[in-house]
Amino acid sequence: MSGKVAVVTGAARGLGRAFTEALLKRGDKVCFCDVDVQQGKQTENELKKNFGDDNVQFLPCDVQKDEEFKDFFNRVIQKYNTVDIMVNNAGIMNENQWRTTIDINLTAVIHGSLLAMNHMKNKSTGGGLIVNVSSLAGVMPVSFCPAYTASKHGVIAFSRSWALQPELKRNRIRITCLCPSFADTDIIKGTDDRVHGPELARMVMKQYGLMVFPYPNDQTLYFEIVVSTLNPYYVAFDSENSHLYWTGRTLGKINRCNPNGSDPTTIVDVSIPVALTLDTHNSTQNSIALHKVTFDGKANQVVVNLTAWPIDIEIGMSVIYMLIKLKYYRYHIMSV
Ligand SMILES: NC(=O)C1=CN([C@@H]2O[C@H](COP(=O)(O)OP(=O)(O)OC[C@H]3O[C@@H](n4cnc5c(N)ncnc54)[C@H](O)[C@@H]3O)[C@@H](O)[C@H]2O)C=CC1
Ligand SMILES: CC/C=C\C[C@H](O)C(=O)/C=C/C=C/C=C\C=C\[C@@H](O)C/C=C\CCC(=O)O
Repeated sequence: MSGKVAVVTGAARGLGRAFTEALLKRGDKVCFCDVDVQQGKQTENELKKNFGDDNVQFLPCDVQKDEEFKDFFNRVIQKYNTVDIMVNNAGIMNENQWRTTIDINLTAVIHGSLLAMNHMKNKSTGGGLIVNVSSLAGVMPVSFCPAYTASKHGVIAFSRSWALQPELKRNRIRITCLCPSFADTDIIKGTDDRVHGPELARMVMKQYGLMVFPYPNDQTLYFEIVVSTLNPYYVAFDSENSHLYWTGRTLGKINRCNPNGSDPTTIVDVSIPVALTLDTHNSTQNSIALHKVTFDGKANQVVVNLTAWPIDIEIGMSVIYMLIKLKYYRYHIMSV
């Protein structure tokens, strides 16, 4: 699955940089952009040292500017001939500049997705993956940043709506959203005049917890899961079956029941909803049986045993969706 060509927007720092590193570690080539040229060049130098000059490139681009964004995307194709993975990550949070917030967080994500789709459906090898970075603010109201929240809801609505299009399935293009909650990046620094109610923002942040770099088990892990399931021969969309994947701080484990009766093997940690991935991947294979769900009263001791065999991580993750459906996650929120 590695050896793909990826584009990441807003990757001079923060989550975009972490996603870029996750892709480079997989063996992909990454071309990233940012409006902050100085930081972009510095990040490029650091990444080139670790991953090789030919594998990573920075190009300045303000995704808010249509022509610039288009030129950037075309330059990547000129250099690498193709784009297999498009990560629309660039974002800001500023309620005072609500129009700019919508422009960058939603309009540019729509633009980036369309640029990618247009290219992916026409390329000879066909197919690709679009990862749009939304937020937990994309699935729930957040009183201290309404415009930001609207932009992130829009990203999910746009992505899910496209996912329903048979055209995407036909062209083997998959579209997905990542929905983190709070990660320790510049976007949340100085949460003051950019939000309505900094006190509440700080309180909510404390309640939900802050993911800190290098995200060994959080964002990048999920990013890797999303990307590693990119399979040009197995792509389907059905929003009815859309998955909601939650990740973040570890809450418990999903265990695989071994057919020989030996102790279950842990395949993935179940986590509290510090972050969420909404995935439009087909779930027709995910008719697993929930064998047992036990709670011992501690937030980190949920055990979910699966009877299906063999199962892969995708199928395992659908259990988390069930937990959400069953509203167990409320329990988790209340217990932290
Ligand atoms: N850190 C967090 O708690 C969360 C972040 N997110 C989302 O993750 C994405 C990345 O954010 P972070 O890494 O946390 O923030 P960050 O502030 O560390 O990084 C954002 C990057 O985007 C760049 N950028 C901003 N406007 C741009 C534009 N017009 N064109 C090109 N680049 C631009 C910035 O220069 C910066 O390098 C955003 O979409 C954000 O909304 C979602 C949920 C939680
Ligand atoms: C202050 C920084 C804001 C957002 C930046 C970050 O990029 C992001 O996207 C994080 C979003 C996280 C949201 C997480 C949870 C939000 C929960 C709210 O619905 C809770 C709101 C009010 C609490 C009052 C209450 O109902 O208890």
